[in-house]
Amino acid sequence: MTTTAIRDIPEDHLDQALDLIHLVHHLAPAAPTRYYHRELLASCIRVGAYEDGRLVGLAAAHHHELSVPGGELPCAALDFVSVAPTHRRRGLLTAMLDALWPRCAAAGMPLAALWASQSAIYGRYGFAPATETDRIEIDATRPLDLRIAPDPRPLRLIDPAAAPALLTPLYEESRTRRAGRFRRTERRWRFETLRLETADAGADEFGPTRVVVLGAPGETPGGYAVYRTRGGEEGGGAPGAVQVRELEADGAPAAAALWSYLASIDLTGTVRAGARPADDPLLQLAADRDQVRVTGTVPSLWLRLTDLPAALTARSWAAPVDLVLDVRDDRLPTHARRFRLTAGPDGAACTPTTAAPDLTLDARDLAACYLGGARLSPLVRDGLATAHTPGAARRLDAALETEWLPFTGEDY
Ligand SMILES: CC(=O)SCCNC(=O)CCNC(=O)[C@H](O)C(C)(C)COP(=O)(O)OP(=O)(O)OC[C@H]1O[C@@H](n2cnc3c(N)ncnc32)[C@H](O)[C@@H]1OP(=O)(O)O
Repeated sequence: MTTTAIRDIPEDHLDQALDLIHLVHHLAPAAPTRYYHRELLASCIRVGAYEDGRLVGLAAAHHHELSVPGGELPCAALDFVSVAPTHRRRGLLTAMLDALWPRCAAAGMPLAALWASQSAIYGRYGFAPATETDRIEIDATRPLDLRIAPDPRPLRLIDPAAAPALLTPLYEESRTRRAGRFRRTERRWRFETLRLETADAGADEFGPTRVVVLGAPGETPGGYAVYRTRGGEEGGGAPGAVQVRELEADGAPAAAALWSYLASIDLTGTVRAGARPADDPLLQLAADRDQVRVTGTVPSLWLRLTDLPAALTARSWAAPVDLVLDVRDDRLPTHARRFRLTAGPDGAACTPTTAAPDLTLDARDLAACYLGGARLSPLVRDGLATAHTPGAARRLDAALETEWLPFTGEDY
């Protein structure tokens, strides 16, 4: 009889783990990408499902720092989740995640996050989308019509290899403004943001990564954009396009300068950005909303509170609130209980209690609201949460609110 055991994956099984990941995710990466995956996996917490000593499933978690309202928190970023096609739907994922949470807690990570391959999977494990991104398209066949004057500082294209050192301060600044963003190492800049090693060029019709910076050499940059371009069809066919991966600015005029630049690149007629914050200032700045259109909104980062009191007391609170929360959590028994949350601009306490609840809610819904990107009141209205005390959800919403919506870009 075959038996399946859930246990840590040792270093000398990394190649076996990579083979499983690439099989399950239909990948056959070139050597640099495989090496990069190996390096990432080596630094992860790794839980494997073994059948007769052979790896048939795995779940891994990176140790990342996620910006949360008022600061940042260690976060287990799930990745590489894979179950062999021969072993699916036997409960291996469930067993591996159950084994992962104590390991994440021991490593001091009160949050877990992931990009979901399929939205149907992760709600049952206490995850919910905590950030959303908009896809934006600009009609660049005419000059971009904005309601403010662009920042007049000069724009310059830089060597992408120089971008991490030059642009990290600006990116870090954006993390203090918006929750939901991960701290980036130089390696992540190179592989994920700039894709220097993984060579996008050739994989599609877009050219190599370009980086444009606002501000003269020696000045602190006022903003930057990471993008690629595709030329138009010959003989007057479809015009070319600009694909924006990331754009950060120190204010609206700087953003206006960068968007105007992108929309004015010759031989292109469209600017597309695949992941923008839902409250991107560009949407306010556009004088003509037919020229700047949101073409889609998708859930971005899925979040789970793996240590609920630690997570709630670590974020900042916009307004005073004192409520007893009756939390439903099918997977973490320590969370399936009542907590008294006393929070406000001066700090927060969250302790177990037996007092009567003001609000009954699912752990996943608390996760959805944690970064300030969603509200609980609609859930009460729609019967997914229960307010035992009138106005409890509205008070919690007011306390959770943030000035900027949370946002997660295209990478971890
Ligand atoms: C963070 C990331 O890495 S995202 C990448 C996730 N990985 C992939 O998509 C790779 C391809 N898929 C797989 O490897 C596997 O099918 C997994 C990991 C998605 C699921 O693993 P399994 O071991 O089959 O899941 P398990 O048997 O534990 O199922 C748990 C529950 O989720 C449900 N479920 C699992 N996968 C799916 C799915 N794709 N769609 C809908 N429901 C799903 C199961 O029906 C089951 O429901 P139940 O609890 O009501 O019975």
